[in-house]
Amino acid sequence: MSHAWGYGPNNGPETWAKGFSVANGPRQSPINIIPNQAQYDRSLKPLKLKYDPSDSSGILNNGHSFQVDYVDDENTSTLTAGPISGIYRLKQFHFHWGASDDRGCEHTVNGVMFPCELHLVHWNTKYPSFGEAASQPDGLAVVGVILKIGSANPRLQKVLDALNAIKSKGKQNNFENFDPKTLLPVSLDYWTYDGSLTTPPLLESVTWIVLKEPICVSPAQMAQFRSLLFNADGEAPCCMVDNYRPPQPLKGRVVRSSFK
Ligand SMILES: CCc1cc2c(cc1OS(N)(=O)=O)CC[C@@H]1[C@@H]2CC[C@]2(C)[C@@H](O)CC[C@@H]12
Ligand SMILES: [Zn+2]
Repeated sequence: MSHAWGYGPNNGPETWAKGFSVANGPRQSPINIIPNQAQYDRSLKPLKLKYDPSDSSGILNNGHSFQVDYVDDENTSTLTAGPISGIYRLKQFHFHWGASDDRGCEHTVNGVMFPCELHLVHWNTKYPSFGEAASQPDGLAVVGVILKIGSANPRLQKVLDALNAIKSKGKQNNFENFDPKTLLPVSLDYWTYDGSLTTPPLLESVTWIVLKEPICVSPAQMAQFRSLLFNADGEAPCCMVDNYRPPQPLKGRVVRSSFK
């Protein structure tokens, strides 16, 4: 029985190719974004994000990160326009972060690492379900938002204060009436490229939309992320930190920008 995948020395990103050969595929994520090498594409539309806060349902420690889940039975919380065609429904959002403020994001910019990255996950409604969409090349669209160290971000606080009740793997709680739009920066300018899940099974089904403008997070707020545990109750405690995959080879892909 192979180790379950994780972020430790024996089951981390450098080992994932053993169980998931797509780890060395042609459109893996994340990547290092080099703004000067991105190609401005005037045909890219502004992102259209329409979220209904009443769709938020719960918050869960899934053993790799924590996620806030959204009811996705109807087109009430959607992503349209931008680099995609059709209607993509919001499924969940989650984060990746480091053990210290000098690392933890997944997409880097000019090789610079940031402490945290937010992923807002949407699936293409041309497919019957999220799980089905996740196996299709145009199945998912993830909006990535980089978090940089600065003053405390009040918009994060409701999420962070909910973490106390889901410290260990498998714990979940209600999390209602949260508008993820409040987590976005002022500008929705973005870079976009074809990529993959950044965790196993690393499926190459994601249109990545990484916002150019970061949002702020304070060192004290970063400590709240780091209060979570990878393990379930009763198992040896292991702090949930460094749950990020490092940048992967571009393999000829072009990163496009929605802005000059
Ligand atoms: C894009 C967000 C996302 C979706 C999924 C994972 C991880 C994800 O985060 S990330 N960082 O955006 O890539 C790992 C588990 C995956 C899931 C997509 C759907 C599945 C593939 C299920 O069918 C079975 C395992 C699931
Ligand atoms: Zn993610």
